[in-house]
Formats: sequence, structure tokens, C-alpha cells
Amino acid sequence: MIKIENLVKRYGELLALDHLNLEVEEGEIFGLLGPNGSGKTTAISCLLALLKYDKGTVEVFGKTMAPDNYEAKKQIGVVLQNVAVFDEMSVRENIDYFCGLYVNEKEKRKSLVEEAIRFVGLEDYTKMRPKQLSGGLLRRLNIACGIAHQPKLIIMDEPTVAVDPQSRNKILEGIMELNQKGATIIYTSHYMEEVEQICSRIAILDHGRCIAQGTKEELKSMIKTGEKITIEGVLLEAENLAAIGELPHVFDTAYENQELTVRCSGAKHNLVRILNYLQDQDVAFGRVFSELPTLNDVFLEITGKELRD
Ligand SMILES: Nc1ncnc2c1ncn2[C@@H]1O[C@H](COP(=O)(O)OP(=O)(O)OP(=O)(O)O)[C@@H](O)[C@H]1O
Repeated sequence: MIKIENLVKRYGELLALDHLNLEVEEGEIFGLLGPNGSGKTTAISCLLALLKYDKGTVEVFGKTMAPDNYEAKKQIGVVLQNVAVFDEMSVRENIDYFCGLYVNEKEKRKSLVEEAIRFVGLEDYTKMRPKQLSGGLLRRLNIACGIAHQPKLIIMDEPTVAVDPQSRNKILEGIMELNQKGATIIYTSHYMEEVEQICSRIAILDHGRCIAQGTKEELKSMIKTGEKITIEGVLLEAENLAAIGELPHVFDTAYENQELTVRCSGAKHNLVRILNYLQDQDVAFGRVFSELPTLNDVFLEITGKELRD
């Protein structure tokens, strides 16, 4: 459905997209995950032909994307980071206005608008002006305006930034429902938990490059970390830390504020071996966690830095 090849975008000296390659298939919820400034919004803007790029090709629905490709644009719903609604119109009037850009027929539009209101859970707020809404409700209105015409492809750029947990859940559930009804979705975020929760495939961006792409299982199998063990409230000497680093399957240790983190390759009994060692050395410890790798671990192993801000 979407094919981006060797996309290069410069802002003056800054290389914002560095030969980006992405392919999105019909029916996917495709996640673009990357820290702030990694190029997600720039990639979306180039994809929508809102921004000129220096090199590369962008195909949407099998055709080159261009500013005047209205046939493609009609079938795309866009929810951008900045809320773009009219302050002087009510919630319902705003949704009706944006839906009306694509759907002329009054009766059909009416039912689409009601459907969108229900979908984002704004039934109790239809007469309010945007200024009267909380940040989370405003974001939901922004989403309703972008999707009311029921497009085939929906592009959402960080729709849950600075949103309360209730609205966030509503938004994430809504995205999954839209997908189940047949929409293909591109979802950008720097929240790895969200991307893990809803996306069928994920591209991880860093400095304008796609550093890894695949299902979450594929991404996690690319890295060495099979298990991350955390032990809180433990007092260790340098020699203890060195000894733990030498245990089988351990390839990285970190110790800070009496908290030990041990990264192991996937193997049985990693935790037992570490706890046995501490007990043998008469070292007391507090809470213990063993976690499977996260997308943050994928990012950390590939780039050497944390995905979190
Ligand atoms: N109009 C612009 N002029 C100059 N530099 C820009 C412009 N827009 C973005 N940049 C820079 O390009 C890089 C990529 O920015 P972009 O907004 O695409 O990243 P992002 O991953 O979407 O980040 P965020 O999550 O913060 O929106 C950043 O270094 C940013 O500062």
C-alpha cells in the first residue's frame, strides 16, 4: 500500500531523513517508533507530499505520491500532532466540516459524523467549543475530524502525547477498532509500550534512518538480550559485580543506587544462578524482577542509547 525508497530530506545542513526505506502492507497497524527528533514527522510529511524531499520515491496505493494526487488524498485520513480544529465551531460542527471535505451527501455525512462522535466517546460534548474541552478530549476531537470520512489509510502522528490515561486507552482501542474494520494504519510514537500493544509491524527510526523493521517478535529476536534481571536493594563490592559478569550467559551488568541490572542471553536458570551466587556470598537483596526484552532493549543494543527521554 505504501512504498518509501531511499528517501532523503535535508533541512539546510541537517539530514532529517537518511535514505529511509519503508513498506506498509494493506491491513497493518504499522508503527514508526523513534525518539524525539528521529524523523517520524518528517517521514509522514513527505509521505503525504506536504513536504518536498531531496531524493527518493514515495508510492501510495501503487502510484507516486504528489501534492495534487487527490485520488489518493481522498482515501487518507490524517491526524497530525498539532490539534487543527476551528475554535468558533462546536465539536459536532468541526467533525461535520472535516467530513464534508470528502463526503457531499448530507444523510451519509450525518451518519458518519455520529459514528465518529461515538467512536471517540465525545457524545456528551457535541455542543461544546474546542476551548471548553480538556487536552485529552481535544485530541479525541482531532482524531474524529481526521477519520470521520472512513478512509482506507489512516496516518496518526503521536496522537497520545500529553493525553490522560483514560483518553489514551480510548484512542488506542479506537485505533484497533478502525483497523479491524479494514483501515490500514500508520502510527508514530516514541512510547514503545503503545507501539508494542497495537502495532503488527514496527520500524525503529534513529537519526532519520530505519535501524530495524519487523514484528515485535522479529525485532526482539535480533538482539542478544533474552532476559533482563533486576535486583533491588543489594549492596555489592566490585569483585561481586565482576563475578556476576562472569556467570554463564551474562553479557552485561550495571549497578547503580543499590540496584543491579543483568542482561543475559535467553537460557534457563539465569535468575537462579545469580541468586545462588548472592546467597553463597551472604549478600542480602530486596525485590527481584526478571523481564523479557522490550523494544527499548532493541533500541539500546542497536544504538547504544535508551529510547526513553
Ligand atoms: N522545519 C524544520 N526546519 C529545520 N529542522 C527541522 C524542521 N522540522 C524538523 N526539523 C529537525 O529534523 C529532525 C527530525 O524532526 P522530526 O520532527 O521529523 O522528528 P520526530 O521524530 O517527529 O520528533 P518529534 O517526536 O519530536 O516530533 C529534528 O532534528 C528536527 O529538529
